[in-house]
Amino acid sequence: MTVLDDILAGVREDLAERQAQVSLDDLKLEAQRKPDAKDPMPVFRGDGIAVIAEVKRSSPSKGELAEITDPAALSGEYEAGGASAISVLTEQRRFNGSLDDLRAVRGRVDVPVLCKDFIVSSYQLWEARAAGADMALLIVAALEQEALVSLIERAHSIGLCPLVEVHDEEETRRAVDAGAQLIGVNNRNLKTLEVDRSTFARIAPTIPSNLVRVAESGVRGPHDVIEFARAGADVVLVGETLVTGRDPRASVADLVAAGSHPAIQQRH
Ligand SMILES: O=P(O)(O)OC[C@@H](O)[C@@H](O)c1c[nH]c2ccccc12
Repeated sequence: MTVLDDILAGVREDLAERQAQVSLDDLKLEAQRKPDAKDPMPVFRGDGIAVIAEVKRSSPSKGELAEITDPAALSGEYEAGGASAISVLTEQRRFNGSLDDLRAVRGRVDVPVLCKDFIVSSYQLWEARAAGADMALLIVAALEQEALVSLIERAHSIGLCPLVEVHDEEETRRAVDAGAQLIGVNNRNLKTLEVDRSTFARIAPTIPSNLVRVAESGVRGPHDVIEFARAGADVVLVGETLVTGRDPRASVADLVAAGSHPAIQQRH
């Protein structure tokens, strides 16, 4: 059993409990009362490398990274530093997150908010929208092709922008076939948790150039942003470096500054 399988088993158990408590109809009503979702794509396609800053307390590979008693305050710092979107890890067992964290962040920032979880059911997409998310992560390695196609369609119909995560060439083909517009290449293999920063550069050329490419995981600082930009990234997604650093606002600002350097060739 891989780490991913183990995480997914826990996610399914927790999901079944929530489904027993709140009906899909109630969730839909709650989602429909929310203001419309914000579309991150124009900013992602714009000048410079956009930064998605992540609220991440723990990870299966490193255990606790940061206490983060006030996720809203942290997200406010990220936004003030120039983050184009905020990612909130909502998985409970391994990442110590929650949809309450996402609601708190939504209440604080104006930029789009990504629900970062292991989504296996459209119920979770409705939960994300009901909590105020604008984007939702879909991990190709966690989904059969049919489920991937239908979750991408459902996300769009709910108003959520799906970030479709891949890790190798085959998953990338599946993501493109399924109609993904925003593809995240995770430099961390979710089956082994190993980070290999060359993953993005290997996979990026196989993503059609009209799609938006996100480099995920392992960004240590401005130098890595420049490297990923050179390899074709439009967006970087950063967690650990920001939550473990001393000044999240300044750290984001440094990454944003690196990503808007004129030496970086813009693709769009
Ligand atoms: O903390 P890092 O190395 O900066 O990585 C952030 C993000 O890419 C990572 O949290 C992540 C990417 N894809 C995921 C899927 C599930 C959980 C977590 C992730």
